[in-house]
Amino acid sequence: MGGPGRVGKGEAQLPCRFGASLAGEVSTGPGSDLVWEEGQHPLTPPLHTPSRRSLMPRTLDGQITLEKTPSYFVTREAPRRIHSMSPATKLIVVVRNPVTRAISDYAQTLSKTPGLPSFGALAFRRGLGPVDTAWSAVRIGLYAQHLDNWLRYFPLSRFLFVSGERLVSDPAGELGRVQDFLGLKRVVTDKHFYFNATKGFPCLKKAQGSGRPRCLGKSKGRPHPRVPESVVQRLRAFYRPFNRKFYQMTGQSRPWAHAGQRKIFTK
Ligand SMILES: Nc1ncnc2c1ncn2[C@@H]1O[C@H](COP(=O)(O)OS(=O)(=O)O)[C@@H](OP(=O)(O)O)[C@H]1O
Repeated sequence: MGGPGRVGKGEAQLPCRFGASLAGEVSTGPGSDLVWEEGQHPLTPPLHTPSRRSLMPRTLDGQITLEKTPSYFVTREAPRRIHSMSPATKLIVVVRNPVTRAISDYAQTLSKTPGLPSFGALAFRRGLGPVDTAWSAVRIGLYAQHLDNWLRYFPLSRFLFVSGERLVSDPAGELGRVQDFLGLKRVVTDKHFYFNATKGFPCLKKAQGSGRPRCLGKSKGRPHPRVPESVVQRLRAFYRPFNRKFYQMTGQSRPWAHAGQRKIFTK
């Protein structure tokens, strides 16, 4: 991408279920449709295109190209391919507490697959045994392992780690970091958001082009199923060493909130 002028953006279901999300000229990761789908930065029109460069429209001088694909962050060959396309790609990864992420992931699958076994039955082998790291909802939250793979190709300075939790509690603060990282003027600020208590999320006061408020869609902020506290605790203990390694690798000083469970629905 060559300088801060052109950037692509990817997700971390990411990393959003966000596990995580990435950004670069063409990029990666679990992470975030947050930024530009909701508050389109004047300099960053979102491009919902496949991640192949040939399919992307030309980026004009002064524009930034964003591409987001949550699964890139956890796809083994993604860093090599993206690096060979553009080593200057900037990568934005949205991470949240991996336990909450796993429950969010499960909630999404459950919404499409009624009758799914319980979260605990899937998270632990035979429902009781060791944590099942083959289950993608668990595996994606092993951020340190995925990041290791990326650091073989990109230096840490090419990454911005955005907090999924703070995107809810302080969207302007996180977006301020994103704008700085991309070399953009801080145009999106506090005054663009209000907190919608019913939704439990910040919304834009005015969506670009319409002048009307805009909140995230129905699939965001879905109620999470009730997961027994013992299951949450076991999973939290499982992730602890991986989280610690991730904090060390990224120099992150503020661990994510231990919001093992957010919204709960009961039958
Ligand atoms: N802008 C913004 N800010 C904060 N949090 C956000 C945002 N966009 C998505 N989310 C949360 O990310 C979780 C996954 O969202 P999605 O359903 O869009 O995931 S996916 O990309 O379709 O896989 C899901 O988490 P839960 O609601 O906790 O399940 C979304 O609410």
